[in-house]
Order: sequence, then structure tokens, then C-alpha cells
Amino acid sequence: MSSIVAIVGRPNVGKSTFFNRLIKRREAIVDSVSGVTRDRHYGKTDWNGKEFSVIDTGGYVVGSEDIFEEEIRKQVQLAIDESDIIVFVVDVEDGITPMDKEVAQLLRQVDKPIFIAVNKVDNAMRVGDAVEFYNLGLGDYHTISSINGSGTGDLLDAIAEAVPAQNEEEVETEELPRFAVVGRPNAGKSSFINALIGEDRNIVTNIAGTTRDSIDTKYNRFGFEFNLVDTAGIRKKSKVKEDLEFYSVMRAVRAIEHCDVAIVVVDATRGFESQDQNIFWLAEKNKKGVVVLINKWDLVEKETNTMRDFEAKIKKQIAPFTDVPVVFISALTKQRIFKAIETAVEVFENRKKRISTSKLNDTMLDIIKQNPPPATKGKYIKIKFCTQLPTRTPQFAFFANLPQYVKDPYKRFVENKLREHFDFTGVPITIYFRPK
Ligand SMILES: Nc1nc2c(ncn2[C@@H]2O[C@H](COP(=O)(O)OP(=O)(O)OP(=O)(O)O)[C@@H](O)[C@H]2O)c(=O)[nH]1
Ligand SMILES: Nc1nc2c(ncn2[C@@H]2O[C@H](COP(=O)(O)OP(=O)(O)OP(=O)(O)O)[C@@H](O)[C@H]2O)c(=O)[nH]1
Repeated sequence: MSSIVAIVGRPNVGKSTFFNRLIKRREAIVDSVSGVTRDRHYGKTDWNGKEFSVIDTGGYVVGSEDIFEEEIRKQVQLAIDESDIIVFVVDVEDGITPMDKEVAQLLRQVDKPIFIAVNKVDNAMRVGDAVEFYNLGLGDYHTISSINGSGTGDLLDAIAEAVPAQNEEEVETEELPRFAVVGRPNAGKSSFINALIGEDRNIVTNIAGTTRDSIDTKYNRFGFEFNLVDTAGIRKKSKVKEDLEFYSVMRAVRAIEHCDVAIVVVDATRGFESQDQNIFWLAEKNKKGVVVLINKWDLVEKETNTMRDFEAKIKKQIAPFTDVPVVFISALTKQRIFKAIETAVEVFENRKKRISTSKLNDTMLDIIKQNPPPATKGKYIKIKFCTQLPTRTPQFAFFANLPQYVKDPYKRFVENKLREHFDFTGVPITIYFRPK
């Protein structure tokens, strides 16, 4: 379980600049390859051996100044409720503003690690100006310059210190498998869970986000016991406006990070949109199993190949990770809802799958011999041996004389071959090339 670090603060103080520095912009590169728009406000990073997610709360609200203030206050409250560590960014050029005071007021009541980042301290002369931020009543602060990076390393050290050490293997094997039902507001998450359970545990209405609570439901099917995690909107803690995108993101992040398989519910009448894509990508990035459910299939007018076309379109949007099951369901008529769960169980099993080293080498070394990586700078790459690593999610190491010359297309080729010969449907896999 990794910790969630939320970056809060009023507009223009430099939250996104700081965020980009934290996640090192690696994603930007990945995205340009697949050509997909993805959420720029969420990233995973590691520092001093601690892994954590970072959420930038900026950029979600657009509107006039007064709308801003109210919305930002709500976002800060949500960030407080849903994250583990908070970084409050303020701007040394502006000094303390009334909005900063309001945020500080909220943060003073919180019993979680809070870091104040006084940003835009680009030179030593500004260090003195930062002193006034003691008046926020939140104790010590860090002076940083997100633009030139100074001070950010020290701040990261302090944040990493606050992240609990991970001992995931132990925690996860003791608990029941967790399936998180995630998706956009109104996609039919509660309806799906209720259809499975056969009783109206949740209140289902057609107003987005009316579900009262998020409960784990222990579920038993096919002699397999697991927890179903309903992420439908909790609106108890803070009265949040419906369709607040930031809110669904926060919920999805939390649920996905703590699950084994993410069941992504999509509203067939709306298609697979960017918000669905973001949720899918969250699961992929966290290396969770994924099943896509196309719900409300009863409302779709079917012609020849409707299902096939729908699926093909989705696959394009989730590329390159397309080895993912798509199940067309109706929570209303209960069509294929058990098939959906069966599929999720299969994905769960795939994620735990271990391939013996001898079997892996027998299969893969042959394929590699037939299709060796192309020579680079006149040098031939020889892959000698491969093995599955003893990790929670499938990861494979291929040992070669010149691993640094193996390019992404070849990695993808190897991944595809692995998927062809061993069933890893619905599971992100990682491939490393290492020196031998
Ligand atoms: N001088 C200086 N400018 C900075 C620094 N960090 C960010 N800025 C500038 O401040 C402006 C706002 O930065 P953003 O990162 O977009 O601010 P934000 O808080 O994410 O803003 P919202 O997305 O509106 O919430 C930009 O023009 C940045 O270039 C810094 O360390 N020093
Ligand atoms: N026709 C049809 N309607 C459905 C189906 N599944 C859900 N609905 C309707 O879609 C609406 C939203 O369903 P919910 O189950 O509340 O959606 P949710 O994803 O839990 O929504 P939030 O609580 O907002 O996150 C309700 O009016 C449901 O009756 C379905 O398979 N077919």
C-alpha cells in the first residue's frame, strides 16, 4: 500500500511545476508514444526507497475568482480526507493571502503530516521573505524553487521520511482478494454490486453520486471468497458538488491502490471517454489486474458487430496494454454479471501466476533465437537466460550481454510473446533486460 501525497494551495503558486518536478515528467514521454490524453495530475514516484502517489489538486476548477475560492476550499477538504500526507504550497512573491489563511485554518485541524512549501524562493535573497509564513500557525516550512529545483530535494527527504515503510507482501497475502468497482459517476457501480448481492444495500438513483457509503462486501462465488469494494460516491464528509472530477479521481486512486483487481464500469450509452481512460490508466500504472465492464448494454441498439466494434474502439484507446477482458453487461437485467465476476477471478489468478524458470526459458529462448533483437552499432545482443522475479505482480528479467541496447519495440515484442504463450490477460507485466 503506497501513501498518497496531495499537493494543495491556491492557483498559480506553482503546484503543477512542483508536481512535474516530483514525477520527473517520465509520463509525458510515455504518453506521446501512445498519443492518448491522460490525467496530468496523478503520478507515482519513489524517493529514498519509499514509493508514493502524488496528486496535484490544481487545474480542476475553472471559473471566476469567487467560484474558485469555494471550490478550492472543497478540494482542500477532500485532499485532507482522502490523502495521507499534505503539501501546502504558498508563494513567497505574494506573501500570505486571505485564501492561504483559510487553507491553513483547515489544515490546523488535521492530524496528518503536513509540509509547507514556500515556493518561488529562487535565490538566497528571498529566503528572508519566507519568514512570514510562520504566521500560518503550522510550524516550520521548506523554502523551495520549483523552477530551478533548489530545496525540493530536502522537502522530498522529509516527505519520504513521513511515508511508512512498505511491507506489501505480508499485508496483501493475509487479506482476502480485493476487487474494486470503479468508474465515472452514474456508470452503474452500485447497481452492479446490488445485482450481485441481490439486495438493496445501496440506494440507487439516477442522480450522480447519491450512494451513501462505501462498504466492503464480502462475497463468495464459485467457492472463491473476496471483498468487493464499492467506490460509489461518499458524500458524507464534505458536501461535494456532483460531477466534481477531482472527487472521483481521489476515490478511484484510493480504491485502486488498495485492490488486486480493478473492475472498471463504463456506461455504454456514453462510450469510453477520457475519464474512463484515466481510471483505466490508474489501474495499469499501479500494476493492478483490470476488467472492463460495458454496462447498460440493454440500452444499446445492436446491429451486426456492435460488440466487436465497441471493443475494438476501446482497445485502441487503452493501447498498448490491450490484453484486457471486456465484458458487456447489464446491471439492470443482470445479463452476464456473473460472467463479469468470473472474469475478475481469472484476472486475479493470472496476476498471481508463476511460470517456472525452465518452462519460461524453453519457450522464450526459442522465440528469441528465431527473432533476435536487431544489432545496434554493429553489436549483437545475446539474450542468454530469463526468469520470473519473485514479485507481487508478474515481472520478468531477461539477461543479456548488452541489455542497454534493447529497445522498446523489442521489449513489446517479448511481452506479446509472453502473453501469447502464458495467459496474463488483464494483468500489466513488466520486463527488464539485465546484464549477464
Ligand atoms: N519564479 C518562480 N516561478 C515559479 C516557480 N514555480 C512556478 N512558477 C511559476 O508560477 C506560475 C504558476 O505555476 P503553476 O505550477 O502553473 O501553478 P499552479 O499552482 O499549479 O496553478 P493552478 O494550476 O492554477 O492551480 C507559472 O508561471 C510558473 O512558471 C518558482 O519556483 N519560481
Ligand atoms: N438501463 C440500465 N440502467 C442502468 C444499468 N445500470 C445502472 N443503471 C442506472 O444508471 C443510474 C446510475 O446507477 P448507479 O448504480 O447509481 O451508478 P453509480 O456508478 O453507482 O453512481 P455514483 O454513485 O454516482 O458513483 C441509475 O439510474 C441506474 O438505475 C443498466 O445496466 N441498464
